[in-house]
Amino acid sequence: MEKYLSQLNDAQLAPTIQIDGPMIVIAGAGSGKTRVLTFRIAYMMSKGIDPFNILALTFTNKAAREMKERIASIVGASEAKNLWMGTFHSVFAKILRIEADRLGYPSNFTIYDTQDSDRLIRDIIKEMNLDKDIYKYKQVRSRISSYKNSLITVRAYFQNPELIEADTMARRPKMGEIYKAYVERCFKAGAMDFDDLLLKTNELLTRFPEVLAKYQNRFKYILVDEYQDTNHSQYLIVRALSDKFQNICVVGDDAQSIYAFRGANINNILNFQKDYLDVKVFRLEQNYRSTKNIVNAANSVIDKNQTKLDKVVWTANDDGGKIVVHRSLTDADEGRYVASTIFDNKMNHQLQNSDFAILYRTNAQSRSIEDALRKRDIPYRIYGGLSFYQRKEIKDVLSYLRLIINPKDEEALKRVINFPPRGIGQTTVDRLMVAANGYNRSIFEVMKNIDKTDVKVNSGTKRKLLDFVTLIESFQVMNQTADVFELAEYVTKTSGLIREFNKDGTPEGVTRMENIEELLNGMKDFVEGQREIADATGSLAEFLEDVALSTDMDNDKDDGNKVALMTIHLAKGLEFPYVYIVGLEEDLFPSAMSMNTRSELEEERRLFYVALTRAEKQAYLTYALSRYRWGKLVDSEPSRFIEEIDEEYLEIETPIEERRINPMLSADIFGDVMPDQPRRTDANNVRFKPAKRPKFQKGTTKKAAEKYQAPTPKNLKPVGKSNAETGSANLFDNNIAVGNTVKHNRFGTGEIIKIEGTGPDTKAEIKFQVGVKKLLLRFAKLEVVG
Ligand SMILES: Nc1ncnc2c1ncn2[C@@H]1O[C@H](COP(=O)(O)OP(=O)(O)OP(=O)(O)O)[C@@H](O)[C@H]1O
Ligand SMILES: [Mg+2]
Repeated sequence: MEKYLSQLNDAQLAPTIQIDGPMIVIAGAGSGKTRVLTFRIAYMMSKGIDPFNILALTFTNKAAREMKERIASIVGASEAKNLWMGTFHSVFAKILRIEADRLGYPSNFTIYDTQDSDRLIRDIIKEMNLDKDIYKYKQVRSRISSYKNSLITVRAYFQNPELIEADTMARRPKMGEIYKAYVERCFKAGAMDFDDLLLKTNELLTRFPEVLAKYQNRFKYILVDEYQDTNHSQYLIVRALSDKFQNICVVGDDAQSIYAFRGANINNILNFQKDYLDVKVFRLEQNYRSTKNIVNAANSVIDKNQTKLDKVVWTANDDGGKIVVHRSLTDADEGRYVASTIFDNKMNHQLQNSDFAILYRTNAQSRSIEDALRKRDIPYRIYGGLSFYQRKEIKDVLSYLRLIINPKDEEALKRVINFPPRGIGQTTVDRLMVAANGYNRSIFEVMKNIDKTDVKVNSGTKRKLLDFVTLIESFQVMNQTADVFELAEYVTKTSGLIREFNKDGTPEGVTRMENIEELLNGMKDFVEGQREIADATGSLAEFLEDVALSTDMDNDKDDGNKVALMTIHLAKGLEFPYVYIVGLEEDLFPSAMSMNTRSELEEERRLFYVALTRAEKQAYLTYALSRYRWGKLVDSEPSRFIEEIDEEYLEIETPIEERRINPMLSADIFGDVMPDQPRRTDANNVRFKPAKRPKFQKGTTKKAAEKYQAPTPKNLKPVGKSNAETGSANLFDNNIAVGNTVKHNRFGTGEIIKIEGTGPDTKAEIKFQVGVKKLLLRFAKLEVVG
């Protein structure tokens, strides 16, 4: 252990060996907070503390896994196995399963993801005959979520005139009724949503003192990473559990609190010292992650926030390169700049793809970047967005599996009762739902006892309903002996899902089949992995738990050597040698929706601070003068955050004037391929190095853009549809001809043998090695290669 402790500086060592009592480590980015937590746990174990008594809460499962691996490498794997470590949701889901019956839930309760919640809310709004334009399901869901995270139950809601009035003022007087129906339906379906995992844990700990005592005694030592982003519900859980022994260690950085929109409360960190007696406060000041330029630049920005704890962050690392600021004409241009500099950097500095991350404010921004990376053949991976497990075909399979474990699961049932089609119509399903509500039973129970109910269905339909029940029950029998892989393979065949997806011969159908195959592969892996873990069996229940709580961050099996693309929110806690922060424009970042109050703007600034401090060696900040947003080309101004960085840390690289006088370049701003000119793969690469670098003009870029006469949408209009309008970056109609060789990212290289239609409907028949395909040019991602 001594060997490891010597890898910490003195400031880090102090909190690492301080085991008893409440303590907080407040420190800036990259100063080793996570490292301290990791080493501290190893140290505690080396001092004889039983890992069963240690609970460590992290922000992602991935972080937990990494921490566990690190600890295992210090103290040995068999000991580390017994630690309770994970996200709030995963740890408390486990506890809730053990204690479920106290709350009236089955221990095999389903965990509804946001898609399930949305569907249920939509159904409720429909059943209540409410106007879906006023009762927008996403807004309704986020309202319900915020009640839950503030521990406002349905009963508390109806006792709170202020809440009722607020919803009435927002033209949603029925909000309470929806909330009530939603909660009842989840309960009846034996389902908890994500917020319930915290809400019900709180309920458990307050209603049952013996349960509280049990877990207080169990978790004698509690540690929390990223404490600044805990919400009220999480805060109360930590408080309750640590109340007896008060051995609580939290680490965090108020300057990195970025989840207020999801209920995180920065006051949790600010008030920690008031919540416990004799809190020891530790500060770390030395950053080990980043160069001087990056650390100083980040400090100069976060300084602009009024609400903050005073902190010093410095580094002994090299100065490093200045932060490169790059101005592009359009978003497509920006994408190409990013791709080409990644390409250059890889060549010049012998780097891997995985040394690069591209961070953006909103998921939608990834498209233009992706297009450019594809053209350069740079492998990338997008984190976030629709996760693998939320894809349609995967959810279909999972819904069958969920029904095996919990046949009451209403959302799963509604999804597959008639998929693949088996002649059970929507009217029948509606009747079943009404009956289920009337009898206060689940739909599945109503179906099973259809003969004893007064549901009006003809004998043919009755047969089909009972067949479905038998099908699921036969799966349940198999589940008693089979592992999840064997079971799922059987289910996909027997249910007809494979046949259904196979039937459809389109590329989308092929992709769906591939995804199902991938799911099965993943299950095989899972089963093998589980075999190594004591008392795990590779069962379906274990698998579903894993899936329900996985975030996209966690599925990094095929991570390989790829450039990482993600939103800044997802990047928290991570680090990369080269970081690009793209789309640094007013109204985009800071987001237009977050500029109404100072506190919202300060949260955006913290987000920028998080982004910048992910970089180890080099950061790039890019913005475009115009960008397609909501299908329209809009002019934009550079983000105020660029201006807020002290200029001495920046290298401004914005040669737009030079670009304007170069007709080749301005013709290329849409990133389309022009077969009549040799493709200048280095076009976006051309780094104009004017004798005198154009100075970044503070606050005047709008004017600069006018002076430069930013091309109006009209004279920029391409012959065909533009990238943003078509949803893909590539060919305009006039650029492609019979005989051209083109490249498609899935089918490979092929030859155009026929073109038909015009404008957005233009289709091409292309002979690929896998056969002739007819593709709509608007969507096909083609590149002319010859
Ligand atoms: N004493 C040290 N010696 C060498 N490297 C260190 C030391 N402390 C931390 N590091 C390294 O510095 C980097 C940042 O550490 P860590 O991720 O723990 O910081 P953090 O404070 O948790 O950052 P964030 O606020 O972004 O979560 C890591 O690569 C870590 O291994
Ligand atoms: Mg950290």
